[in-house]
Amino acid sequence: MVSIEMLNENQKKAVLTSSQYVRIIAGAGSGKTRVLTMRIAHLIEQCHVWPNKILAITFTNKAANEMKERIRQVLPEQGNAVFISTIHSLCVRILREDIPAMGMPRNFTVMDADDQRSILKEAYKEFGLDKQTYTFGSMLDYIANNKAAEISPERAYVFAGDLRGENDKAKVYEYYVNRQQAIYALDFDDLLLYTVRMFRQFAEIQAKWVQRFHYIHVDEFQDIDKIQYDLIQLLAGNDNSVYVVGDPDQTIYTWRGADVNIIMNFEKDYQPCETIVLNENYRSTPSILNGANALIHNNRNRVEKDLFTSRPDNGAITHYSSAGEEYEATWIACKINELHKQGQRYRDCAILYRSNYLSRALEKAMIEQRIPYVIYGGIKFYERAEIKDALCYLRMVCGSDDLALMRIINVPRRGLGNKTMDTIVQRARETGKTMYEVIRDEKVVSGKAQTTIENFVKMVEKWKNLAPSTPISRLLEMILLDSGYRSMLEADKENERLENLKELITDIESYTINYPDSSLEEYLQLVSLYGDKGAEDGGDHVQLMTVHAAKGLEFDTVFVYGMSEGIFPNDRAMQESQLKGLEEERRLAYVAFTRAQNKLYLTESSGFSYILSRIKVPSRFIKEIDPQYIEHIGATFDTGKPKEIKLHSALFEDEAPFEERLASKPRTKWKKGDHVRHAAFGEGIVLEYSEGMLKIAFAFPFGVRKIMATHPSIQKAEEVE
Ligand SMILES: Nc1ncnc2c1ncn2[C@@H]1O[C@H](COP(=O)(O)OP(=O)(O)OP(=O)(O)O)[C@@H](O)[C@H]1O
Ligand SMILES: [Mg+2]
Repeated sequence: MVSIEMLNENQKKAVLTSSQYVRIIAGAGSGKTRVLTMRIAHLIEQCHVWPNKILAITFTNKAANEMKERIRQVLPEQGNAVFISTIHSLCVRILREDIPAMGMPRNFTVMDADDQRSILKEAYKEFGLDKQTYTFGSMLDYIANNKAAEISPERAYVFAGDLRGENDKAKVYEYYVNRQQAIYALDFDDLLLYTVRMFRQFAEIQAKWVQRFHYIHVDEFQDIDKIQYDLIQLLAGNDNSVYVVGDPDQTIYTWRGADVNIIMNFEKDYQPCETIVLNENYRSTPSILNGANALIHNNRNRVEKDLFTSRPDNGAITHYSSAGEEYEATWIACKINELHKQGQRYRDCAILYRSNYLSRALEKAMIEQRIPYVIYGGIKFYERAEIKDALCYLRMVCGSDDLALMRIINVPRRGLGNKTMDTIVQRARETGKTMYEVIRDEKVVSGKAQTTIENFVKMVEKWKNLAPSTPISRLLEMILLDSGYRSMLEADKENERLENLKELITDIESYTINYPDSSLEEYLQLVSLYGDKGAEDGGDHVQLMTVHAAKGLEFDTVFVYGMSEGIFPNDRAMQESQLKGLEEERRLAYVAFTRAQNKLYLTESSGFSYILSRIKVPSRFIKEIDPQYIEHIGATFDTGKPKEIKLHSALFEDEAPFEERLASKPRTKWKKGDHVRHAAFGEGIVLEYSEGMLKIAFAFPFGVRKIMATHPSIQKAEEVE
């Protein structure tokens, strides 16, 4: 058990302080969360504070659970009475008690993103609006901004004046708010807004809650936004203690309104405020810590503060550069296997990445290497709705099983109702046929529904006929196009889902390259194994998560995957403001690096990225680490400017339908010695060409491969500078 004697002087001071207002500013791994937790235990044990007078606000549910666990370890009984939660759960708690004052029932619903979208869909339909003009994302921002600025729909109309676009937006806003009221639903923003507004309007309710918690603690205070701060101020009243901890270098939510000035100016709002700085890092080895410090030094907009560590070193940070994305993930999996054989638990390894779609290659590598894994705060790649849909469409081409048919027959909406579906199921039962056979062979219903069914069958039959002569990736592209699935996502501006589908196509491509003789059936069989049973929390699993989700956590060994320019730092994050965006990305990298206790691996790969539409180069963040703290292994990497490569396969570009493209595509003439470029394996040289197959030598580690000459992933090297 951790006792106060084990803390350093400043940490002790931070635990024992009797100041009413305390601010702890310190870098990653310096014990902020530990100090905050011990301070709570100290209040209960030594100062005899009632546990239920203590509030601790954490950033994520996972962090809240960990803190509860830590306090329970010290104080098994009393620990449970401390109120530890995220700020949103705290609001729900408050509103469940007092929201009737605001004219809402206690059993109000908390809406999630899907609920919000379905209200917008209704509104767009009602007003005949176009999702192309007003994306759901921009509309939700508009609504959130109005709400935050306390602009009612009536006033939004006034602001809109005669501008048609603005007027439309105000109409949707009004519709959204009315619907919410009709169904008693609050979205995430409302939770905070309602609580703050309620406290301001009803002094007696505020006074009650000020009385409820005498000691308020906030972890990760650097990522607080204005309204959250308002709430904390309202809860603090004049007499309560406010204890905040944070690290300005780890502010990673400014895109969502977080304001680092709040922690910087805290001392002005709460006087007299005791500020304690912790400067010893207990988490990481010197190489990891110094590497992370070197990185964050490149941010101009920061307050200088450096950490030291007394821990022994454990070798440099390792940068592994691979020639292809698949191999990058496989390398990580093999490394983890190697560590596991040496006695390392899987759960002590974490793989972090910048964006959700990146988990695909990693998950595949984990499965292939039989490594148990769990994804935090996200859905496993092969379990995401669009991936399941796409695979079910492919299953329609193969076996047309009932489950696949049920899943996709109305996605996108084709207007087939329950009654029609029931009839089909009924007929299938009677005849012993599959549902698809029923609709293919019989006229099950009549009128419009029957026409829809016939068109659907015609489409599936076309795919079935083309399947034997078409590469699977091309078949899927065609399916997404013909079925209207792709346009459905495009209309809804579902960029993340589109990205995931592109990833699936990349997956299929690399599968067909690795197994040129394999069939669609075999591919589907393989991926059906991927839709793995959900991993239990607490078991021995490798932990996969985005960097954002890893905030505050620590792991023995950390892999940061996808350290390529454009991916991390992320191109899109830098679009609005180059410098601000880049500095936030760098803070995010600082968070990622400082999660590691003993070993940090940074990986990236060259080759063409469909998402970026260019050849990848290593992230600048790798180069910003002082050479003495990092070793480079794997393929030699080119640091020159990205080259644009024209590929024959132009996934998702607006092109003629596939058949036309195939017919008009000029045949490339191949001969021994030709230089080629491959989407995953990089550059290579043709060794042999016969009967439509190329034998190509690629750079290490790919070696010699046989590939169909017409395969979309290869092209003769004809670069466009
Ligand atoms: N005095 C100490 N002696 C030994 N270990 C310590 C000490 N202080 C903290 N630690 C350990 O160092 C690690 C980092 O601590 P903690 O998670 O509290 O840091 P933090 O400042 O909250 O980091 P972050 O900024 O990432 O949230 C933990 O494993 C913690 O138990
Ligand atoms: Mg912490």
